[in-house]
Amino acid sequence: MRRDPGRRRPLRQGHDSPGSPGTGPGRAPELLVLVCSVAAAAVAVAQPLVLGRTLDLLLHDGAAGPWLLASAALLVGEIVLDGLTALLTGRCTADWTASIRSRALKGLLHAVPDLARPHSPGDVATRLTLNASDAGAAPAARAALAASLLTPAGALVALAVVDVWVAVCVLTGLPFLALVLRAFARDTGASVGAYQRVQSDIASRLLETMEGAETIAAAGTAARERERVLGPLAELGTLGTRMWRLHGRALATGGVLVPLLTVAATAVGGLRLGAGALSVGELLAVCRYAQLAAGFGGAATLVGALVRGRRARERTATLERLPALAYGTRTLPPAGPGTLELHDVRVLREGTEVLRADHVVVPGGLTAAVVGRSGAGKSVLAAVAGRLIDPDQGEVLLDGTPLGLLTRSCLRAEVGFAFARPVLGDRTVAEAVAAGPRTVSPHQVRAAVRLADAEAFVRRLPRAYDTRLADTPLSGGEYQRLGLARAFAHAGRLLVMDDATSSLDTATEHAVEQAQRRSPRGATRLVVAHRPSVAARADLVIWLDDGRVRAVGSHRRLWEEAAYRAVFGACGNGVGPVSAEDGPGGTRHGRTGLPREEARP
Ligand SMILES: Nc1ncnc2c1ncn2[C@@H]1O[C@H](COP(=O)(O)OP(=O)(O)OP(=O)(O)O)[C@@H](O)[C@H]1O
Repeated sequence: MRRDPGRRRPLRQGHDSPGSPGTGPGRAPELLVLVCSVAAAAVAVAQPLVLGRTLDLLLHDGAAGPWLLASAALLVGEIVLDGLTALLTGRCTADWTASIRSRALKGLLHAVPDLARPHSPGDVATRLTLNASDAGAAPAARAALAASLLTPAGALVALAVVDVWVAVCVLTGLPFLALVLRAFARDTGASVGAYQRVQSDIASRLLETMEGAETIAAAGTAARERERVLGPLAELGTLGTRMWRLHGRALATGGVLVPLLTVAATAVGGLRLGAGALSVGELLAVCRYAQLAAGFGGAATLVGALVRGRRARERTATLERLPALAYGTRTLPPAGPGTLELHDVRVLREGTEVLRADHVVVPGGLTAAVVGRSGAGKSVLAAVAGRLIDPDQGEVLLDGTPLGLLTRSCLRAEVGFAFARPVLGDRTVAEAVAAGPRTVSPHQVRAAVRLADAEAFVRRLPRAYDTRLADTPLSGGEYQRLGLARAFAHAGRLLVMDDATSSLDTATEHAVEQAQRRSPRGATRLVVAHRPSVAARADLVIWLDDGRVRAVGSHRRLWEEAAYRAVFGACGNGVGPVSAEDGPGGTRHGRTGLPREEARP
């Protein structure tokens, strides 16, 4: 049965996902910073003029009272505006940081898991913490930089009003300062990008080390590991030194140019005073304006913050843009049996075909074991069957509907997953089992925990179902059983279990399976299995070999093939499937009259 490949849902960019938190806090916080900074700049520009006039009036016994008041008001205004600017800058930075972080996290969580995998946990942590806060600081820095450029411009205009010759003198020096700033922005950009990359590299190595702490301790490789984690530190140091050197060089150049300009302006002003063209107060104003016009240090720091923020934003945006799955608008008819079909399915990774399934059908309500050697493509098949990833070609149908046409909520409610290493979060046991696409009552939580054979150990926990998982050390098998309980609690018509019982002993695994079979909420099950006993109890087996579905059939029949037996390390002549476990699998096939078999030896 060929399907129209055009109906396959395309991937879409993560930042277009419905319900995304928008484009951030908008321009308002940045505008407020800009308005406040501009007002502070205006006050700074007005101050020398008013102070100069006040001084002149005081020197000549004029009525200086209102000017003194104006000077005091400007001083207070400057202090208030500076405080307000700092407050608004903090607010703007916090809002943007939170928004950037949340969008990056959303992009990451909605991404096709396979495509997000190249980002290691350390890399993601760096992007969501350091990079997000650097990126969040950029809008306020941009506003402050715009305002900080207004101050020299205003000062220059005021200078021209007071004395055009001093203005010309200052104007000749400004292009040099602009050139220094430009070179600083350009050179520092490359170093900042590399610095952030190395920071992320160190974080990745550190987290890998923490995850592998037991292996490292057992292998006695702590010293080597320490060297590996800190390896990029030398490069980080070099890049850091380079950035500080660039900053220092820019400030030093500005530090020479600014006093030179001020001295030159003062000298010209002095000459104009001698010529009677300027008063003493105007000379004071001219000197102050020359300093403001050459205001450089603040601008260099803001340029640095802006460059750092831009680079950091590129890094967080990478997470936002991770491709996500697009969902359809269809739902499944109620009470379908859960028949799963794979038609002409191909999955490619890095140009290599890692899964090829031409025609596989798992009839509703039955259990299919997926077996094959390590790397044969079992997890890829499980992911495709539950639409964690889309096949590059072909189609997967549940009760006749292509998975790609289903709404997200329908898909996640009808297809459940249980993994070898479930992630249950820092919740209580009850909350962890209840978390999922359906609303689950406490009664259903307990029923699911019983199904997963987890009730006995949950009852022994300090606060039973109310025990926080972070507060209690659980064994791998116990943790796995809680993952299973969660999957059972939310069971829809298809349950995909990818190595989900690998940490359980055989008896517990069997008990879980039996309990589930007795459960009134029957579902089709796709079970990635390594043990022959699981394959033997399954209704049918999907045998994968080197990324290809080699055969679909009963364990009993497949066991006749030496290559199949070799999957389980059994080299005998195929006298019987797996003696102790033989019964259930074999007889069940007889009862169901199963299903379409497809043997491709
Ligand atoms: N995202 C990916 N990028 C590149 N290769 C991948 C990716 N995902 C899977 N593969 C490759 O596909 C093949 C099948 O992987 P899969 O995880 O399905 O194997 P498996 O049968 O589940 O193995 P195991 O029993 O060891 O878990 C492997 O060779 C794996 O390297």
